[in-house]
Amino acid sequence: MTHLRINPSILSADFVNLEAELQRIGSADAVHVDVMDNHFVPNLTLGLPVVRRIREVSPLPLDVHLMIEDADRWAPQYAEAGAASVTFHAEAATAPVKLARELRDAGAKAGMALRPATPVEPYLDLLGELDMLLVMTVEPGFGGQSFLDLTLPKIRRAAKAIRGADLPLVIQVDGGITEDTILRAAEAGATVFVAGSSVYGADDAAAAISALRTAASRKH
Ligand SMILES: O=C(CO)[C@H](O)[C@H](O)COP(=O)(O)O
Ligand SMILES: [Fe+2]
Repeated sequence: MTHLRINPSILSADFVNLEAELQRIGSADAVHVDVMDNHFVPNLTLGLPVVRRIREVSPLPLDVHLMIEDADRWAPQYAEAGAASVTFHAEAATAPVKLARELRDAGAKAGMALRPATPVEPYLDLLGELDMLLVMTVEPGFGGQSFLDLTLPKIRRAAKAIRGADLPLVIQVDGGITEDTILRAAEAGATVFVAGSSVYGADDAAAAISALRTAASRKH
């Protein structure tokens, strides 16, 4: 049975009480940290100093999602800061293979993300360099958006290519993941699920995480 992972996104957490907000999601698999630079996406969140501090206090490993330009320059520093995985956007990296190798050399899992409109086909040859492919299921930049069903065929095509080449990388989905949408993403081939508003918007985050696990595993 495939191990399904739930990574809550602190984008929907209370940024003034991050330490307490991290304690609320202790039953999750990792904490998803959205880094935005107001250039690659029209929003600004946090950067290296805050990620370093989150790493010090978080009971969970850090799954860092970089929505920043010039990923080649910045991403390795997040790996050196102790992130368990660092995901850069394909649209923001000029040398993705070199970058993935640098991330792995620095001790992190290497992830590459695709915007909803970015096809996976140009990147099939480099999937072997990655530990994770992130298929964005909303336009990156903001939490609380609706899941885009138009991304499902891309998830299926990526999953088929991964199976066909017998590669170990996993598919992560991010954006609009709720109890209603998670099964569609799981059936298409995703095994790692980022959920911001559906976890942090709930009164009981642990119950929300558990409900997502149950909904995703109906398929298995
Ligand atoms: O990368 C992101 C946005 O760019 C966030 O991780 C994502 O939107 C999570 O929020 P929600 O689950 O509320 O959609
Ligand atoms: Fe994200």
